[in-house]
Amino acid sequence: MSESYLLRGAKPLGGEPADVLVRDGAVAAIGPKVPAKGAEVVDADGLVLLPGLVDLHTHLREPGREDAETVESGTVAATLGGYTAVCAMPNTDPATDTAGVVEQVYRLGQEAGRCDVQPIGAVTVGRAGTQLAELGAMADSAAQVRMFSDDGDCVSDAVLMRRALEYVKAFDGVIAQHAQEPRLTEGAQMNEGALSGVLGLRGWPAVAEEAIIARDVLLAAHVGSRVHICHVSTAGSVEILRWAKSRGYPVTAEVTPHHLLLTEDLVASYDPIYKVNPPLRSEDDVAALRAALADGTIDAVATDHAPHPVEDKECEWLAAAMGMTGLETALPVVQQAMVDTGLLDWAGVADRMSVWPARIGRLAGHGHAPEVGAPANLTLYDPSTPWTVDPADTASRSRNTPYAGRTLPGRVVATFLRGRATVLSGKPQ
Ligand SMILES: NC(=O)N[C@@H](CC(=O)O)C(=O)O
Repeated sequence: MSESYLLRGAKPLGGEPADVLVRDGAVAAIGPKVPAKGAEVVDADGLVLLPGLVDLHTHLREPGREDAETVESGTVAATLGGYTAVCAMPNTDPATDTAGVVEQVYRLGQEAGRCDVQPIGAVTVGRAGTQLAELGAMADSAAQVRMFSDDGDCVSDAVLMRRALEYVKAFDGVIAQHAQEPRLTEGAQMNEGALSGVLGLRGWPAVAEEAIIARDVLLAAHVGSRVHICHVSTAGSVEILRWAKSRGYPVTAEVTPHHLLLTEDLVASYDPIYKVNPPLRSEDDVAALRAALADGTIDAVATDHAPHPVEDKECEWLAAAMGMTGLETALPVVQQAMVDTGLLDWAGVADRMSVWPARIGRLAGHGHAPEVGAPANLTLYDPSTPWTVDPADTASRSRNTPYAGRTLPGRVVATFLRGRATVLSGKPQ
């Protein structure tokens, strides 16, 4: 018999509290006093009901770095964060640059069965930036790849970028660009500015991101094909995106939770937990990113969950890997940065963490408002029970969270994937 749940007193977006019946994988009823009729009752009083979250940018590390994360461990972390679908980045070993490897990742996701894993294909062979990967074969594979990226590295060759955009147009694909001009960022360690000078760490200038975004929105418009900008981090990038969107260019963009909350001054500790690509920026950048997410210039929040084992993070700054975990903390960080500041309401959060990412990634079955007949991909979130982050208390194989010891304002209570509970009472099922 399939699972069935009655979410009693859940607060749907913008509406009055109601009961939501989940049965046979779909939302079966919404309204006051819906009878349970054998369904397991979940007390949802005071909880926000969101469409299951969709992450456009997750590093699951499998194949190749199973010491840092596996599809199994990463997807448990995802469900605890309220996600029902994640897009897996291709900087694995080997890279996901063939139909065979994307199908392997896709199948691992299905076997784990926790949330949908949509592999992102590499743009270039081995992510080496010299030769286009077999994009068409990945699109035609069982994984039906629609998003391609060399994330971790930029597709810096303008001709390759143009060809990739031309190629994916045929099957409604999108190139997700890690915007980082490589020559301008050789050996870069942190945001370039007064502080990098004081700390003696080589700077990662804002212009290295902005120059690539400017080039790529122009290329996308020229080719008439979709580009998506990964982890936007500067106020200047926001200005370029705003301009491109005002002209109707086919561009979308994401921002990470950490770039919405944290600033470069944390680097003064020389604690590599704050080492990330792109780097943490200034307060002005954070304010611009928040405003851009609020007004839709930036479409989505994406975690860039980048797990690394202890030996790669608990070492001196220069030797440390770049990246932070983020799946389990994304929603409360967005609450703190965007909702508690009055910049977004919960419907706005649902758009930016579920509806729009699902659209950008072409993820059928995800990003639906909870309504009768829709697939029951749902998240129940408690926005008023603060908790203190303990890095040991994570489903991820890695503990490199930048929020250790911080108090976040709320927590995911339950997650449902096609009507099946993957998290209940805050615990994996
Ligand atoms: N975002 C990060 O800081 N790290 C990413 C890749 C990258 O360097 O972008 C990772 O895979 O670890």
